[in-house]
Amino acid sequence: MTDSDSLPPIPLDTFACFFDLDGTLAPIEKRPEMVSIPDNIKQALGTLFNATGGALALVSGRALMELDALSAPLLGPAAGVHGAERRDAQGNIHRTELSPPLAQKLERELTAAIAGFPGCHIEAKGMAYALHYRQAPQYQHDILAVAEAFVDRYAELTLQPGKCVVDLKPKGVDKGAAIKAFMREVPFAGRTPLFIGDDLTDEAGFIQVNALNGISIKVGPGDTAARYHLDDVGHVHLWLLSLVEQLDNYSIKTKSSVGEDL
Ligand SMILES: O=P(O)(O)OC[C@H]1O[C@H](O[C@H]2O[C@H](CO)[C@@H](O)[C@H](O)[C@H]2O)[C@H](O)[C@@H](O)[C@@H]1O
Repeated sequence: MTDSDSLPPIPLDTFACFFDLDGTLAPIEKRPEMVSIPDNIKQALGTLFNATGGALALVSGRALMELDALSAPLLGPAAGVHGAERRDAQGNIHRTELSPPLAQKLERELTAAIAGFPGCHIEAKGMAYALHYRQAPQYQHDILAVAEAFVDRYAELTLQPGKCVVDLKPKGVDKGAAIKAFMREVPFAGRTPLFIGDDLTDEAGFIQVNALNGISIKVGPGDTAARYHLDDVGHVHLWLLSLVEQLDNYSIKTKSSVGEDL
C-alpha cells in the first residue's frame, strides 16, 4: 500500500474507472438517506466520464435508483446492490432477482426479526436487504445472528457484511463479477481498470481489478487486497479534482501549442 501522494499517473484516455459510493465519494452518515455527493465532485465525475469515453461506472451496495438520484445528472453505466443490478453502457439492465413472493416474505420476516432491536432498521433493495445497526451498535451480534439464521434457511441468499450493516444478497453476486462484466463490454474493454472503495464489499472488486493488472485503491484503514491507499473521502475528492485539473492543463497546453504553430 502507498499513501495518497504515491498514486500512479492515470492517463484517462486508456483507463476504465469504477467508483464505490458510501465511504468513498461521500462520507458515512448516521443514516443512508442523509448522504449526498458534493456538487463539484458530481461535476468532476461527469468530466471524467467524458475523458474516459464513457468508461466510468459507480459500483455500489445501494440500489441503482438511489445511485442515479445521488449522482444526478450523471446517468451512465452503474452497478447496484453489490452487482445484483447492472446497467451497461447501452442502457440495458441486468438483474439477479429473487422471486417476488420470496422477496416479500423475506422483507416481512426480517422486519419482524429485528423489531426487538430498537435503533436498527432494514433497507429493502428488491433482491437484497441491508440490516443497519449504526444507531444501535450494541445489537451488532444479534443482527449478525439474525442474518446468519436467514442464510441458513434460504439457500438463495448469502451474507455481505459492511460498515455497521449486514446485507443479505443473492448468491453469486459481488462487485468483482460486476466489474468483470463491464470490462468485457464496449467502452470498457481493452482499457486498464481502476477501482476505488472503502469497505468489505469492495474487496471482490479489488481482487478482480488486480487480476486485470489494474489500479485498486482502498480508502481508509483495514486489511485489503487493494494495492494503493487514500486516507479518507476528503483525499478521494482532492485526487479526483486533481485528475480533472490535469485534463484542463493538458487542454491548455494543447491549445497553446496549436497557437504557436499558427
Ligand atoms: O458499496 P457502497 O456504495 O459503499 O454501499 C454500501 C452500503 O452503503 C450504505 O450504508 C452505509 O452508508 C450509510 C450512509 O453513510 C451508513 O449509515 C451505513 O451504516 C453504511 O453501512 C447503504 O445504505 C447500503 O445499502 C450499502 O450496501
